[in-house]
Amino acid sequence: MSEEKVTTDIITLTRHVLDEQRKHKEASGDLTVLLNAIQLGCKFVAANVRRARLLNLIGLAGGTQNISGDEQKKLDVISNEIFINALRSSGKVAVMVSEEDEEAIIVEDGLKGKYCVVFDPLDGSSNIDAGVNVGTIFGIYRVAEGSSGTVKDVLRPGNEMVVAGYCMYGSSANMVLTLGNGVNGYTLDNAIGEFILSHPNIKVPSRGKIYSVNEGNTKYWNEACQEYFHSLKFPPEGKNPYSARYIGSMVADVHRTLLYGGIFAYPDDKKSKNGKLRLLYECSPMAFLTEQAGGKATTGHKRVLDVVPETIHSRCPIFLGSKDDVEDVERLYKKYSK
Ligand SMILES: O=P(O)(O)OC[C@H]1O[C@](O)(COP(=O)(O)O)[C@@H](O)[C@@H]1O
Ligand SMILES: [Mg+2]
Ligand SMILES: [Mg+2]
Repeated sequence: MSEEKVTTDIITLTRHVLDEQRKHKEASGDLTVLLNAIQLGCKFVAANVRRARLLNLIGLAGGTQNISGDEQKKLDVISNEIFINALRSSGKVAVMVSEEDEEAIIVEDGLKGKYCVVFDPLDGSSNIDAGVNVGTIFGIYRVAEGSSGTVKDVLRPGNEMVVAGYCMYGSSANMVLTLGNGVNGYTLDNAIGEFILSHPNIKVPSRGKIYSVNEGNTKYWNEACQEYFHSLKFPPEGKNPYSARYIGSMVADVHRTLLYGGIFAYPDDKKSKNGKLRLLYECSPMAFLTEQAGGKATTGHKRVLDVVPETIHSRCPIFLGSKDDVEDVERLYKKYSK
């Protein structure tokens, strides 16, 4: 019988980040500590999501809404508290912006660090009762030179983010991360409680075969969207139509798009002129990841990473994924804006 070789050397997320840190002599190690706090938050939320039914964490928090008007779920509130506590106690954060808090949270002196973290603690939470994949999305900015850490430090475009990532809580917990030099994916090994490098150097294919959009909004779409999605379903003779996949959890829809290619969209429409998704903690981090994986992210008119947030909860239209697919959308927006 052949003996299976036991693995004795694994690349964990922490080891990977430390390797990166060593490449930059000036690095203080603060980002490594901050990313450890984020990892802890993700492991903690993953455990709660997995046991949600058994711990009676399913359902609404009790009539509360967040600033965007979404009914808060118990797990939205718990996940938010988990991240705020983990981030604050890291001592590396000056400002936090969460989907679940109306105002930016300014960390008190003594615990204040030089980073700002914007996050959606539980994305796709309306799916939670049905056991569908949910996730956490986050982006990190450095506090501007000379600033003591105010809300202004996060009212910046995604092209100034230094780190972006998400953790998807599904059949396993998957962390996908960029430090600005490519994208890597890590899978949580529950046996040892560590994220292990499982998807090195993720690259989104230049063209895909899948589109992902809420087609229930078709009647509100502008002409560019109408023509674009129609063209995917009714391609010219000899070409195959695209397949439709829409989970309704941005993290899960984007994860599939990064791995398989194609396009994910939440466009502007006659009902919502900026779409639904929030710029700071949904669109910008996902656009950063997509570009780092070789894909593109546009509002239709401009690069998502160049959009400056007016407020911390501003919304932004988005089309992201395979470069060639996104460029088809850009061409149609140009055609109809003439
Ligand atoms: O139900 P809709 O309108 O298609 O919206 C789905 C979108 O809303 C979101 O659920 C919003 O996220 P939250 O659950 O964090 O509010 C995205 O994850 C998803 O892409
Ligand atoms: Mg969300
Ligand atoms: Mg959310």
